[in-house]
Amino acid sequence: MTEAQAYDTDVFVDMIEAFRDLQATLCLVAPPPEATTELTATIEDVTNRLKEFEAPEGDRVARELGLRGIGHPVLVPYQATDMSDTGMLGSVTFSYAHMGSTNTVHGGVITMLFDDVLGMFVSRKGQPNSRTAFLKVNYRNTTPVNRELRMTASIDKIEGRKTFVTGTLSDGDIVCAEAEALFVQLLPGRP
Ligand SMILES: CCCCCCCC(=O)SCCNC(=O)CCNC(=O)[C@H](O)C(C)(C)COP(=O)(O)OP(=O)(O)OC[C@H]1O[C@@H](n2cnc3c(N)ncnc32)[C@H](O)[C@@H]1OP(=O)(O)O
Repeated sequence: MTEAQAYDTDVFVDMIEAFRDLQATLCLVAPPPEATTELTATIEDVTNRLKEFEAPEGDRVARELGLRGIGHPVLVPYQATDMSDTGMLGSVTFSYAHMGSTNTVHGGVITMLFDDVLGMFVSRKGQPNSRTAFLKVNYRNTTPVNRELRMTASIDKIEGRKTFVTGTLSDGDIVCAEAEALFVQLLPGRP
């Protein structure tokens, strides 16, 4: 983003937060058809208004905001509270938007979180410009929504372009899910 285009990104984060709230609320309601039709038109109006501000890659605010899912409407926002060269601690709270069955998190959302968290960690402390080659998730217990959970990530091994990494997601002493992944650094010139 050029200096001329720079602006208060907090304002953009506020909009993404409002959108997340919309997604979570959508999972909780049962509006009658008339209200649904009216609300659909309102959402379409907002989308059309936003389209007036479409920007080329590099100038898009969501990308500029970068890591930790905060500027992305679909990724799960999380906090990285402590990071060393080989380990990371963090926290995350899933919302109703991430629900699979009653008050528990959809398994695919947990995998998406691991991909994002482990990928961020590898790019910071492993090897930048790496892509997920594989990501295996073990679901040990159900994962609650609306509760602060703890995350860990650790780099176990680096071999050439390969970074092997593991992660956990816990609710207090209960391990909800564990992940192991391989990230491979792209060869020079590879898009
Ligand atoms: C800051 C950002 C945070 C967000 C992070 C989000 C991360 C993502 O979601 S990335 C998107 C999802 N992933 C993808 O789209 C990747 C698609 N796949 C690819 O691009 C390629 O297959 C890629 C880059 C992984 C590897 O390709 P390439 O660079 O040609 O590597 P290649 O030569 O085949 O293999 C290199 C080494 O890795 C190993 N390897 C590659 N893939 C795998 C695999 N799936 N399983 C095991 N080993 C593998 C190879 O065996 C080889 O090992 P060795 O050096 O010991 O012989």
